[in-house]
Amino acid sequence: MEIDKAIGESDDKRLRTKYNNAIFVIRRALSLYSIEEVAFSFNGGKDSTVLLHLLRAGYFLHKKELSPSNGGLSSFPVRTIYFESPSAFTEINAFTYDAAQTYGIQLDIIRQDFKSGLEALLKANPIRAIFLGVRIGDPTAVGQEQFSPSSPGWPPFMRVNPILDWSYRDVWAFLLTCKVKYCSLYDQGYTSIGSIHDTVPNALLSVNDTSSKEKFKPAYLLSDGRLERAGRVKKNASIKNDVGSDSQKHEVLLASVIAVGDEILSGTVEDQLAVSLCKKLTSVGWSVQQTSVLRNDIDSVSEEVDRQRSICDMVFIYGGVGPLHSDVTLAGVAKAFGVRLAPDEEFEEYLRHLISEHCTGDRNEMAQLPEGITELLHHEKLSVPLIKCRNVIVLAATNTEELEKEWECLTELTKLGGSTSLIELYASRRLITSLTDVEVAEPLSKLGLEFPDVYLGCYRKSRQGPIIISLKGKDNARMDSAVQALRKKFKEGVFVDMK
Ligand SMILES: Cc1cc2nc3c(=O)[nH]c(=O)nc-3n(C[C@H](O)[C@H](O)[C@H](O)COP(=O)(O)O)c2cc1C
Ligand SMILES: Nc1ncnc2c1ncn2[C@@H]1O[C@H](COP(=O)(O)OP(=O)(O)OP(=O)(O)O)[C@@H](O)[C@H]1O
Ligand SMILES: [Mg+2]
Repeated sequence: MEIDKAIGESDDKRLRTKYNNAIFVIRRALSLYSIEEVAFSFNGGKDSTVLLHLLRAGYFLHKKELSPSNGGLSSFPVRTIYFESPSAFTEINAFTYDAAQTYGIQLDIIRQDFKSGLEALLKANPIRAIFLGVRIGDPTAVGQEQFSPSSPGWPPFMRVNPILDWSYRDVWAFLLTCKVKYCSLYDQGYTSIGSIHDTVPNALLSVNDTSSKEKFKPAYLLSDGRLERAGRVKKNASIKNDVGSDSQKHEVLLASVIAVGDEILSGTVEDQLAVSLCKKLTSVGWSVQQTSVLRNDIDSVSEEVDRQRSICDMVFIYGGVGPLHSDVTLAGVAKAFGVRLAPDEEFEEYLRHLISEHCTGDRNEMAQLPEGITELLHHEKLSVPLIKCRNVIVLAATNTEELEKEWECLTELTKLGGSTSLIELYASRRLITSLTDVEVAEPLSKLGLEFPDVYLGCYRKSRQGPIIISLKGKDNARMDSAVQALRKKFKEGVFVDMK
């Protein structure tokens, strides 16, 4: 069988492993269900094209085991369904029909929405399992396993996802190694295809050309598979910055700092990062609501992260990040968001560069990140990007020097703006006065009413020492007005600006 032969002869070990695992899943499904009870959901996209050939190979191997004398594959025996839509690209339609003809596929064309179409299909046929080309990273993959029952509210069937753990690069390695045809749009810069209304060529493949018509490189040249959906214009607009939206609620952004480590709780190691992080956050106008130290325990982490992420604009967590059994921070963050850890090819690539000689082949457990909610924040000064899961930043720093560097990068990324803008640089002022607290109490509370958009803090360093008033706000002009208003309430010169 040509597919099995091509992969067997390839020296791409990773691809061979992915192939063998997918074939295993297909053969399990073919053992569990009769051929009349399975269907293949095919739409001419690259992922379903991979699955088509895997199913051809899987069925061939399954049959061969049952009756070794059996010859080649003349027609494709799995019922194949295609939900044809008027908003599909003509190239996708043409490729789907072509492939059906080439491989002897009897296509069931369904012109209803997915749910109603499947209801009708299952009523008329004894189908119990449907093969899909869903992959981790697809928005619909969240929470799915290789065998996942259909969701509540959907007709009952098993979704079988043999290529769930395949990366973008695995898909192209397979299609190119097997030299099979794929839809022509992928050679024109399309990297993931939805409808004509929401899909354009991926701008990352654009070629600078002097002629008026923009040109694109083929999809297999996209180096960062994580960006395969960058050409999905409407549906996959970049995740909204949680800080941006939440900042409407508070005048000052709220942060929480979480350290994870049994060694801190036992007193073996002194945590210096919290102090340093609090200082840094305060210096850019954030208000740290809480610092906490947790055990290396998934539930402790998930409960605390869940609590803090809903109260604060941003949660900073460190410790417990790495390959050890006690490194459960990412698993805890995933649990807090109700998602699982999933392999992340891009992150794996970074780790490979970092620890290449210690990396053990096909799977790197360290490269698992919370599925569907993780954004990697790149900076040239960092060997591994920062991990952002919605409003939780996972810092890899283990000492203040590393923290310094990560912080610098984080704030630089901020200045770049755009979707990675994390920390709004807030204005802050500090005034020192030898007035007594009784003298300043009432005017200060009045000032608070006059300037609800400016945070007013008040403290002293020692019982007898002077009072320090700290003001924080978004708008420099408003801060100046607040300071002026405060000064007007007293004799000249009683407030001195602090550095
Ligand atoms: C065969 C098949 C089975 C599906 N089963 C489910 C399901 O069990 N639960 C669900 O929420 N969506 C299910 N869907 C819908 C997909 O998850 C998803 O909404 C659809 O593929 C998204 O396509 P879109 O990007 O064009 O909106 C199914 C789709 C197909 C084709
Ligand atoms: N219109 C459809 N008809 C049949 N199956 C579909 C349809 N749309 C999606 N599917 C199923 O869902 C899977 C996932 O779709 P998805 O769009 O993520 O991948 P793809 O279309 O194969 O490739 P690409 O990501 O390049 O668009 C498909 O592989 C296919 O099994
Ligand atoms: Mg598609």
